[in-house]
Amino acid sequence: MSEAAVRANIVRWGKSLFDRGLTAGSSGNITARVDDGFIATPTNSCLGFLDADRLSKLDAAGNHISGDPPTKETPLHFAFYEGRGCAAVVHLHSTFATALSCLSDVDPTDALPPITPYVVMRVGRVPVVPYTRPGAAEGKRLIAGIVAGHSAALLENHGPIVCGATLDAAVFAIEELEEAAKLAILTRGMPVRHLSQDAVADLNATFKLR
Ligand SMILES: O=C(O)[C@@H](O)C(=O)COP(=O)(O)O
Ligand SMILES: [Zn+2]
Repeated sequence: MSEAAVRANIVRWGKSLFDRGLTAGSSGNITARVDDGFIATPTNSCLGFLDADRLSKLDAAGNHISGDPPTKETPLHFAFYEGRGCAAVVHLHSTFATALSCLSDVDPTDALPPITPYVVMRVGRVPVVPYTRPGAAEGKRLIAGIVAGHSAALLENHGPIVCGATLDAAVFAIEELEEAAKLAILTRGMPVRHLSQDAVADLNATFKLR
């Protein structure tokens, strides 16, 4: 995909996510790989009103080379790029996934037990990464510790972050994470039937995640 097409796709998905209430105000950020580096949403920008020409450009090492100053979460995004060789990363403050990230009794190694096949197919196991101040460099080390086995995480008391082989795949995955988090919250305290380990293994074998 050309850089112009990547920029246009970030603007298109940013507007779609914002218009559907999946992140509010100037929260959330998107980055995507291009041939000679990365395109990132600018810090303090609203995902609903991005300007393709003002998106931040970073070189392959993450240095800001043009456009507005990049999201302060660049280190988190780079933990995914470096650890998984993915092509895009999306972070949102979507309501239900963020609510899940605030619950003190979820399993930090598996915050979203397999409630439907699609979340297994699109997202996989979701750990909770301990709280750090947004933009803190320490967050990169914590994400780096989980990326080998995970393409998604909940930032504790903050929100979801997901990577994908394409920007479309990363968006689909973070949307599915939000839907599964909604189901998990809506059914909390109810006698939920989770998918069996055999069913999860079958899904993982049939629909390889990235
Ligand atoms: O929660 C935060 O402050 C950031 O994680 C965020 O969502 C928006 O930060 P910027 O991308 O730097 O605007
Ligand atoms: Zn955030």
